[in-house]
Amino acid sequence: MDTNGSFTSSFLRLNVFVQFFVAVTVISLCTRVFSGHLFTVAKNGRQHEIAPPTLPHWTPGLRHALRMAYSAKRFLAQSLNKYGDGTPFFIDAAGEKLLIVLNPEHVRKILRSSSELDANPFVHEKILGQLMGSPQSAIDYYKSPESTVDHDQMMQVRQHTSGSALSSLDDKLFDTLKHNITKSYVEASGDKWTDIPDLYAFFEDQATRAVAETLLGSAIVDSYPSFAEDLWTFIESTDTLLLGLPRFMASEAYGARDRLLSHFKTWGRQADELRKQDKVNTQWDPIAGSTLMQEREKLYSSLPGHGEDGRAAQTLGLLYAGTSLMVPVTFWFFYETLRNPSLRTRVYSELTSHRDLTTSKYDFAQLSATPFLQSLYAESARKYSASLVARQVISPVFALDDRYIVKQGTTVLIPSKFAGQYTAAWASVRPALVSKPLSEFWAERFLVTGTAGKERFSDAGLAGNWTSFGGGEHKCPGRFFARDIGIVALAILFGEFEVEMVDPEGARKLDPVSRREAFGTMRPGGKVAARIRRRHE
Ligand code: HEM
Repeated sequence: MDTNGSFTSSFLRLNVFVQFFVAVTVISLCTRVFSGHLFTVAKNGRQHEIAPPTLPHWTPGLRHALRMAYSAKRFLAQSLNKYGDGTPFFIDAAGEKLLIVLNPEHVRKILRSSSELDANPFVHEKILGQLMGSPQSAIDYYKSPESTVDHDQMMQVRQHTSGSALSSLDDKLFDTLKHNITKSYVEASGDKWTDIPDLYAFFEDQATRAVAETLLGSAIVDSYPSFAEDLWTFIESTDTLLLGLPRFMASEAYGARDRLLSHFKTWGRQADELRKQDKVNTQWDPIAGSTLMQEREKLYSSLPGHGEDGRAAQTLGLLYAGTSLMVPVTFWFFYETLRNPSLRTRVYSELTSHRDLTTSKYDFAQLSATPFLQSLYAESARKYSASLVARQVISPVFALDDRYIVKQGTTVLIPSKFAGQYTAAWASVRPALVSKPLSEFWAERFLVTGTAGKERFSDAGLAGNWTSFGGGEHKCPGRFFARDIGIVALAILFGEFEVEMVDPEGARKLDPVSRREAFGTMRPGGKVAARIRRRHE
């Protein structure tokens, strides 16, 4: 037996591994030290008109790509927890650089400078193309100089979700939600309680269906039982789809999207047929849906490069916009009230004082103008909407301030949840805003004392701090409908039904850890058990 020979070859093999390990360690350490040095120089140096610093990294070439691929939400939250002192910084996924901005002075300037920074390039390529699966011909049209559709569709959403159109949507949503909950949870049990094993799942399903039915009509929701489930599989796969992974690596996400798009195409065809026959109820139609969706279909069907694929991707886009943040924010708006007896009493009293005893109808226009409910809603959005507001620099160069400039083509992201917890900046707007820490839920945060000692809602001075609905020309056009969806949900779950938690104290342990993820759905970390019954009073 040649023991010497095998020992030598094992040693050499080991040695190669050791050499490789040492080389990788040295290269990583040097990369970290060098990139850390560049970061410090750009952050603390005295130069002007320079690019913001790029976060230090360990891996040459790939830079932050591996950590982003593993969990972009967590990586961004860790970066903000460590470096989020207001200095803008780049993260760099193998050359694809994203600028993260938290300082309210910068945020305000970015949101107001629509001729220098635009949301549309990101929306066209990433959101419509990559996420919604829009055909290239439609995207080419959006990008063409003759297209005004980005602006037109914003105006259309705004027009159909405000004023009298909003009141019709509110009433339809109220009837739909009440009918659906009665049918699924209350009808069979008479006056007795019905168990809800998972309150968030109950709410997600009911709110998604009711909003979809209000917007798109009842026929599509009735004929597609896994609709809400598919929509949420798709929403929760946002980062996977935005990374552009091939189908075999994200088959569940692509499968859910394919089914949704296919149903929206059938829906479009059926509604077209009704329109041809002049049989559509233009106020709200079980097949063609709300006036908003009817008008939207007309707008998109007349555009070049569209066809039914482009229209279906737009329908998916609107439904995504109307549910992905609305469901978690509305859930917490309701849930924070449910678990706090004094809030519950106050909400119930607001609801009953705006309810007509003869018709049993709520006045949602008056309820949504109530300072207390406005503040309660704004606080829910501040704490529980975790989105990234995106812009792309379209001018040759954009100055964030007299120190940092960014080049054309740079993608800028504003993390709304972290901006909503940046204490120093909130305190400088109005010290009373941080009388209770921003990490806590405080329903009265947005209330101020107005003339004659009257309570008033105020978000004055907070354009760069409270970015739950974005800002500037692209500010969420559906925000009034979003707020009213919340108030309708309160009217249903407190006014028409009674909901009780089984173990309120135990459920507190399931609250999400606020600064662990920078974006994505904020839901309880486990099942919150509850029960429901019809209210008798
Ligand atoms: C709590 C609920 C909601 C939140 C937190 C929210 C938040 C946002 C944010 C942050 C943006 C990007 C704004 C910007 O870039 O400045 C946005 C855009 C948009 N939202 Fe909402 N939204 C909500 C509900 C809704 C609803 C219910 C609808 C309509 C049914 C809607 C329709 C839209 C549309 C169409 C856009 C794209 C605007 C554009 O073309 O740039 N949203 N929303």
